[in-house]
Amino acid sequence: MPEASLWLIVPAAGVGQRMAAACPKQYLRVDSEYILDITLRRLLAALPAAGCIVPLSSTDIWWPSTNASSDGRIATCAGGNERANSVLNALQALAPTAKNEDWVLVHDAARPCVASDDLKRLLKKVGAHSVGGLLASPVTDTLKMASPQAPNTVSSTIDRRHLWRALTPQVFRYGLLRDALQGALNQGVAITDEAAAMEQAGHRPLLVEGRSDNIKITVPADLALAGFILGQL
Ligand SMILES: Nc1ccn([C@@H]2O[C@H](COP(=O)(O)OP(=O)(O)OP(=O)(O)O)[C@@H](O)[C@H]2O)c(=O)n1
Ligand SMILES: C[C@](O)(CO)[C@H](O)COP(=O)(O)O
Repeated sequence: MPEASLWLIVPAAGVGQRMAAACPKQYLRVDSEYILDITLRRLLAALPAAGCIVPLSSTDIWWPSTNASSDGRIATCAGGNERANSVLNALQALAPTAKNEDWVLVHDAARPCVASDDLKRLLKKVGAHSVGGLLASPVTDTLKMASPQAPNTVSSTIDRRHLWRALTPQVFRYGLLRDALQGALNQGVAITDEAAAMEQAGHRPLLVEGRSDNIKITVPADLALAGFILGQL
């Protein structure tokens, strides 16, 4: 792995429960290519000098059959029970080489449609920011809140004027991110993205508007949509 001041962490240790496929969703194919290979290929095409580490599940039997597994720039490490654990494992695996001031870019394996222009704009904007930030997309739908007692009944409409959908990549300094994630996990705080850990540590990450078609492949309908989007990029 290269000595990098920019590290890519691509968490790929999930099981894809909501996809309910025969294999973890990162190993489903779009146009005959593993989703994980598409994501890594697109990231490294845009950021060829970055170091890259991919957290994998202990039950992963597909990695050796990927193209990425023969790319010398890419290392792997053990994933964890939750996404946050997988990312923290990757940060700890980078410890011997990474410096506290290095940038770490975390991007879901399940988001193959990320645009190179978004990657470059994100890095340019966070490079001038004290904390770092994330790609995000302003909410465009009206949002309804349901009550726990009546999950399919509207209890209120949420003011969406200041709401964003968090995407990935999310980019933070190595030392700050490692300490924030470790702290949040030690406190038992439920963390679903890196920015939440940084917020829990008192930081205010930068929101950088990204393309709304940078979708996370999550449920079956997302697969055909991802294929269409990739065909347009
Ligand atoms: N313990 C985990 C859980 C998730 N991920 C990764 O984090 C990304 C976003 O997570 P998500 O979309 O939730 O993937 P899954 O957890 O696999 O999906 P599900 O919740 O439907 O099981 C995915 O690339 C997934 O592989 C991970 O590395 N380690
Ligand atoms: C990191 C993320 O993709 C930002 O929206 C999202 O939080 C992942 O959540 P998931 O439940 O692990 O898919």
